[in-house]
Amino acid sequence: MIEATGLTKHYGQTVAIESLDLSVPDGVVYGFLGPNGAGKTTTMRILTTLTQPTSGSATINGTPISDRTAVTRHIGYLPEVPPLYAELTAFEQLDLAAGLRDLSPSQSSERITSLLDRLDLREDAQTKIADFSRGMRQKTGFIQAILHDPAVLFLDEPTAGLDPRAARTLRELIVEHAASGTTVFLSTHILSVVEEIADTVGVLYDGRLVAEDTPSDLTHRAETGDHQTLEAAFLELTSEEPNTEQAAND
Ligand SMILES: Nc1ncnc2c1ncn2[C@@H]1O[C@H](COP(=O)(O)OP(=O)(O)OP(=O)(O)O)[C@@H](O)[C@H]1O
Repeated sequence: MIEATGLTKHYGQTVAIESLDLSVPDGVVYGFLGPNGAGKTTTMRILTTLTQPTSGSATINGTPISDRTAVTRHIGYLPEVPPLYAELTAFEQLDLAAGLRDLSPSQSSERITSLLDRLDLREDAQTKIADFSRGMRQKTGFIQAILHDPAVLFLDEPTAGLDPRAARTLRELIVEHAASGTTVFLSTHILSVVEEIADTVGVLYDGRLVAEDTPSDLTHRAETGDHQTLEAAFLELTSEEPNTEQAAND
């Protein structure tokens, strides 16, 4: 569903990502980890057609990312800052998004109401986004990303700012969508979320993919410390010390 070959992005002298290969099948939740500045957002911006790669290529559901209009039909994207109009109410915002996605008015109204309900926002449907808290904006941005049941869902820190109940509902919605065939590309620093819902984890370090495995197999790679944890594995894979896998890629 997501195929990338040799994706590279330079910003002047800065190498944001380097020769990135990805292959993510249907219905998989792919946890995309990496330290600050590793290149996660850059990768997602390329795959969602918002930024062009310096070199390399990728397809989403078989469509090349150079075909922006066609790719946009297949995807939903929740970036770090949800793209919302402050002057609209939550319902107006979501209705607008549904219209852009060609949902019929009856379909969209039902779906919006049910998702607002699920995320405990129904009573705030007529409140302006300007008056929303950070978490309420995040929920609205998430609903906007999944409204049209995209084939591929890109999520950048989706649980940021959410209370524990909302974060749980959001994880449940991600798992439900994956179970019905949506491929989820999930970037987060919250390792417990990845442990709970990701089928595969990719670890990006300095713009390169240094590991890709199931969360449990990755956890078992941790060599130091009293306990093998995903955190220990992550810290080892993203330390300044060379590791064998990275050295092999160099
Ligand atoms: N528009 C830009 N112009 C110049 N450099 C950029 C730009 N966007 C990203 N970069 C650089 O590319 C590198 C990767 O940044 P990116 O935002 O992709 O990292 P990230 O893994 O998403 O980080 P974080 O976890 O902090 O969100 C960084 O060195 C960053 O400074």
